[in-house]
Amino acid sequence: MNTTTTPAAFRCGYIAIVGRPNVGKSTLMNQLIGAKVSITSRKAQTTRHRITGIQTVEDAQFIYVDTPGFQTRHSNALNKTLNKTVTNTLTSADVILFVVEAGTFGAADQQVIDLLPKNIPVILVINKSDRAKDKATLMPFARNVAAKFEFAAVVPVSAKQRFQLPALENEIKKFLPEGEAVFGPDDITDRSEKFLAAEIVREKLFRLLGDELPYTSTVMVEKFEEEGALRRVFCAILVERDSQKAMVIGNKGARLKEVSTQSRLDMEKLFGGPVYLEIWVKVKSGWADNEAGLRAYGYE
Ligand SMILES: Nc1nc2c(ncn2[C@@H]2O[C@H](COP(=O)(O)OP(=O)(O)OP(=O)(O)O)[C@@H](O)[C@H]2O)c(=O)[nH]1
Repeated sequence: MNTTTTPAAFRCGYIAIVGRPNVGKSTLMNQLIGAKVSITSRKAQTTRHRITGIQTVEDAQFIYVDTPGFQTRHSNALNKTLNKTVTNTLTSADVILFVVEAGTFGAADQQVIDLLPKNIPVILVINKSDRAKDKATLMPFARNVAAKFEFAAVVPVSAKQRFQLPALENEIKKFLPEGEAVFGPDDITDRSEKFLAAEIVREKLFRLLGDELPYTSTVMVEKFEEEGALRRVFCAILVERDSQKAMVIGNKGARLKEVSTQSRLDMEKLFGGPVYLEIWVKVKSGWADNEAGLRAYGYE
C-alpha cells in the first residue's frame, strides 16, 4: 500500500481588504500579519495609501493590500483619487475580503458592494462580532448581508480579539493560486521605512487630535537618513489653516511634543534602533482640492 502523500503545493496571492471607513480593515490586516504596518485610529478615513502586509506560513504566502475607505460623503479631487485606487486594487486581487461591522449595514456598505467585481472570489468578513451582545443576532445579520452578493464564504471575526482569524486564513488560502512566494519569508511589508515613518506620525496625530483635525491633514517625510543603526527623520505636518497649526502645536508645544515622543518610540520599535526625529507644522492651503498637488504628495 502506498502511504506517501504529496505535500500540498505552495500558494501565494494578493488579498484586497475593502469596506466602508471604520469597519476595522487596518486592525484586521495588522492582526492577520501580526505586526503593525497599517495605521489605525477611531477617526474614519485614516488610511490613504495602499499598504501591503505580508505573511508567510509553511505552505502559503498572503500578500494583503489595504485600501482607503470608500469615500461617499465628500466629493473633491482627493476622494476621486481614493476611489480610483480602490477599484484598481480590487481588479488585481486574487481574493477580496469585504469587511462589515456586525449588526450594521448601511448605504455606505452597499456602495462598496456595488464596486465588487463578479469574477474574483469575495469573502464576507463580519468584524467586531465581539460587540454583538446577543450572539444569536449574528446569524440573521450574516444571512441578510450574504443575500446581497454572491460571496465565496462568510466568516464572523473579531479582529481586535483575534477571534476566528485562523478560520479566516484557511478560507483565504483556498482561493490563493498555486505558485512560489513573491517576497522573502521574513518580509512584512514592501513599504520603505520612510513611508512607514510618515504613517506612524499620521497615526499619532489622529489619535491625539481626533475629530479636531480634518482628514485632509497630511504628513510628509522631507528627509530620511540612515547612519549605522541610527535613523534621522525630518518630518512636516501639512495642515490647511493657521488655526489648525496652532491646534497641532498645542499649548507651549505640548501636543506636538507628545506626537513626536510617541512617534519616535514606535519608530524605534519598528526599525530596531535609535531614531532622531524632528517634526514641524506647515500651512498648505487647499491641497486636497488640487489634483496636481496630490500627485506631488504621492497620492496617485
Ligand atoms: N470592538 C471591536 N473594535 C474593533 C475591531 N476591529 C477594529 N475595531 C476598532 O474600530 C476602529 C476602526 O478600526 P480601523 O482598523 O482603523 O478601521 P478601518 O476600516 O481601517 O478605517 P479607515 O482607515 O477609516 O478605512 C478602531 O477604533 C478599532 O480599534 C473589533 O474586532 N472589535
